[in-house]
Amino acid sequence: MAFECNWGILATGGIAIKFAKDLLIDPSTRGVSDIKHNIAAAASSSSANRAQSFLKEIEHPNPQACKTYGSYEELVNDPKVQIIYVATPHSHHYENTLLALEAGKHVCCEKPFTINAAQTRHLAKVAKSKGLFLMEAVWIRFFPIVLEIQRLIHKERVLGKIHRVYSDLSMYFKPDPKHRLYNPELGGGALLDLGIYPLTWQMITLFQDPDNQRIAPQVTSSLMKTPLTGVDECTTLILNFEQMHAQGIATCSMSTRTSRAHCVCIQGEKGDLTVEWATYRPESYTLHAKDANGNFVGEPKRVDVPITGCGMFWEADACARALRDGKHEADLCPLDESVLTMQIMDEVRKNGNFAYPEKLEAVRSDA
Ligand SMILES: NC(=O)C1=CN([C@@H]2O[C@H](COP(=O)(O)OP(=O)(O)OC[C@H]3O[C@@H](n4cnc5c(N)ncnc54)[C@H](OP(=O)(O)O)[C@@H]3O)[C@@H](O)[C@H]2O)C=CC1
Ligand SMILES: O=C1OC[C@@H](O)[C@H](O)[C@H]1O
Repeated sequence: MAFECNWGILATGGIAIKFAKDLLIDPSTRGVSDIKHNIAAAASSSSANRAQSFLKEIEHPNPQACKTYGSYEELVNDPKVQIIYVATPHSHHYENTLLALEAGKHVCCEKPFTINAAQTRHLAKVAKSKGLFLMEAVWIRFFPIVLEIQRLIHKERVLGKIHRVYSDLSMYFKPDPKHRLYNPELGGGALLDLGIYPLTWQMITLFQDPDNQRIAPQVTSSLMKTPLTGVDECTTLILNFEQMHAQGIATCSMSTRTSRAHCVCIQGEKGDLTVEWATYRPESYTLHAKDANGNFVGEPKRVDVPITGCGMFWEADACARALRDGKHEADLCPLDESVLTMQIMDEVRKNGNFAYPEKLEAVRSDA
């Protein structure tokens, strides 16, 4: 019998709608039969009416059976809800996740997990002490195409030794001090919102390369702030993985766009593997072999892996399976990698002299 996972959706904005719609897609359409998803409740901090409209927007098939709340506190105390999906702005992830964990709920929280690594460490500690599942919703880690690329480079070694990985997520956001990307009070800035994707590509290619032995990279970085609100607008990281003698370049910007030709390029001794746009939702990659002199040989081979739906259901499936199996972390998105990712972003912000308002950076006194 399929395991049914009862979700509570915390917040009703853009990504909550996409995630909830994906939960409602019949898992058999992606070849999954061991688990099912149910949206048991949804909450909006604005009003219960907003939560009701959310159910209409996502076309919930059985809205009468789904509770709607006008506060997050009510949601986390709903006995039917097993796991909370946190979909608020970055500034609120830490408090919202703590609220859910303290109410005894498992949590899948949108990226970036928190504002800084100390907050992520605290969440991991609370989840562990309560025996609860906790995961940062880094959805790309669960894409079949990403798992295929990892198998090719780490197991089959089609590129041989990897020398360098370039990754970029840049999107144009019209300057607007109220938009969550420009607003420091909401944890805005390119690095936390966009940069986490190219950084994740570095983690899943170079950090996880067997030759690296899970050793953290040396970080050099440059961060440029927008004069509008002072959050970072354009940020670049150079990551030296000394153990395997490879370099990563991860870059992000909210004032220009990534080239559509490729957003990730993994360069090895036997070839290059490029991933075409989008960095956060890849649907194709291209392999081009090299000879012993480093020259390209033959024709590049493109592989398309189209996605139906948004593609957030794979991370949701992983959460459901973890709950079914009594696991407290997802194998593909472990908490120590979330902590390391946050630590690297902390270092980049420190190098660039960029801090969020004190109340956003704070860690609870009991941490
Ligand atoms: N995985 C992915 O591909 C994506 C992930 N994200 C991540 O999802 C999160 C939310 O982003 P997104 O959905 O685009 O944001 P939105 O602004 O569209 O939605 C955020 C929601 O959070 C709630 N909220 C609570 N407090 C506040 C506040 N003070 N200001 C604004 N909203 C508040 C609101 O819901 P309510 O009123 O119902 O409480 C609001 O609708 C971010 O962490 C972002 O990084 C975003 C886009 C894509
Ligand atoms: O996660 C995200 O994916 C792509 C962007 O649209 C968005 O700003 C970001 O939050």
